[in-house]
Amino acid sequence: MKLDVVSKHLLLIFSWLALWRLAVFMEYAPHASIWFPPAGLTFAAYLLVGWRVVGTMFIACMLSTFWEHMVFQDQRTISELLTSGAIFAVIHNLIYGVSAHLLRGAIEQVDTYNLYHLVMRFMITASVSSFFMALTGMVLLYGGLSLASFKESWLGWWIGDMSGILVLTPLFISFMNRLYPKRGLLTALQFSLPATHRRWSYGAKLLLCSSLLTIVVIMADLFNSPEIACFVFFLALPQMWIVYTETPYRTALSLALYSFLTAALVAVFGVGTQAYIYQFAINVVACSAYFAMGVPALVSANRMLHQKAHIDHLTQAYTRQHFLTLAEQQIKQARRYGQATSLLLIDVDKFKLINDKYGHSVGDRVLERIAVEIKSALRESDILGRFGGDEFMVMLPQTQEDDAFEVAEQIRERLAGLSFVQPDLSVSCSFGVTGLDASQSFQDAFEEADNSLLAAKRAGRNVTLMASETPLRQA
Ligand SMILES: Nc1nc2c(ncn2[C@@H]2O[C@H](COP(=O)(O)OP(=O)(O)OP(=O)(O)O)[C@@H](O)[C@H]2O)c(=O)[nH]1
Repeated sequence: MKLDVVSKHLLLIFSWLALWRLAVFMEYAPHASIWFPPAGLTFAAYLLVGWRVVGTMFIACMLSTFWEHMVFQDQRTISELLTSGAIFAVIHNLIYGVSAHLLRGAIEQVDTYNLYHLVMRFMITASVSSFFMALTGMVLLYGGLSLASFKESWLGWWIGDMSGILVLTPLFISFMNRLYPKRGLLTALQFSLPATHRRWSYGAKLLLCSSLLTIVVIMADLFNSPEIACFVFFLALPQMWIVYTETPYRTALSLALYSFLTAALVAVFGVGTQAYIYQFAINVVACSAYFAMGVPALVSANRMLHQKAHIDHLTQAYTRQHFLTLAEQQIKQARRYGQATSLLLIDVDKFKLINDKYGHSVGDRVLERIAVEIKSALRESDILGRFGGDEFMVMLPQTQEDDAFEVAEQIRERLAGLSFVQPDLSVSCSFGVTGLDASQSFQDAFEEADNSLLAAKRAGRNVTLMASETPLRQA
């Protein structure tokens, strides 16, 4: 979204005040709300934009003090309001600005593997900074409070700010990232799981979570039972389901909705006596969800690595290492059931000349095409691997050497007949074929096939030779 600088700052002030009003609106008692969403916006703004927002956030804090005066109609004079507004603005911006600044570097460098590290730092920073905010706020703004009222209020302030930061910062960052695009930010979180995991729609999952939460709050209120209220901690389970099956953005959104609904229900039902349970639950569920986010991130990274380790990216044949693993398995199985197995080695003839004449990218396309052609001549159970460079290997289960020779010949003829975009480009390949007997290791068979392949090259190329008909190389 393209907005000029002034509009961006005005939007920030407006959003901050709207969130502040929302928090007041959802208070279950005067000055007591389950959470404080503006803290999350301040944190997100400092994380994403840095100290450039200090003036903007300062104005928002000052305005909220005056608005608070109008809402609660307290007895403060203009100068008292200016003083307390300024104190609030200074500590709010100083504490959250410095904390976000300390976390900024970690956010910029986040990737799948250090996500848990970022989550840990985020949780510690959010809890420590909100603790200092509550403490300094209580002392500097409400210094005249009795010890009893102090004790009563500081914990609610602390946990309320903490949940505002923990639950909402990621969501606000993803919203604000559109206004303040930061390259590389949160790219590690742009993974997704296969659609097979998503049997329920996102909306249905949200509906389930909200219904369960509503039932718990109503029941706890009906029976005036903090024990029933404790069931909200179990909502971590459906929330995990969302984490494991939806994108990080959707997780952040569902956490925000869950917290919003909790605060709204507590306000509507006036269950202030159980407020701490709900406050703690919001934080615990959010922290568990963030930690759990690491799991699908790692699963998705693992899948990518697995793919890289097993599949050659150019030809889509198996990599040499994975081919060897599959070949060993095949040999064991053939031994157990007394089955024949054969091995083909295929090497492109004079491939260097193709590279030299047409360039490496044409060479790459040729290798891709050769792999496709070989694959299409094979059965489902045959195993194609790229040995390296312009050399391929094929394991043919339940195939005698003579039959393997026929397969090799079919492939050889097919490859020799290929035509390419470049009219004068043609390829041919040489083949070494061997049948494995029961006592043979893969290495022995490979040596034999390689010997036949070399002999095929010496015989003029575009030739298939069987190991049983190839004289052994002199050492
Ligand atoms: N384009 C491309 N070239 C590759 C790749 N891997 C290896 N090569 C090239 O493939 C060529 C293989 O050449 P050699 O096997 O030594 O010999 P050749 O020219 O094929 O000749 P003969 O095997 O004796 O018929 C080398 O020039 C490598 O640089 C690749 O992934 N892409």
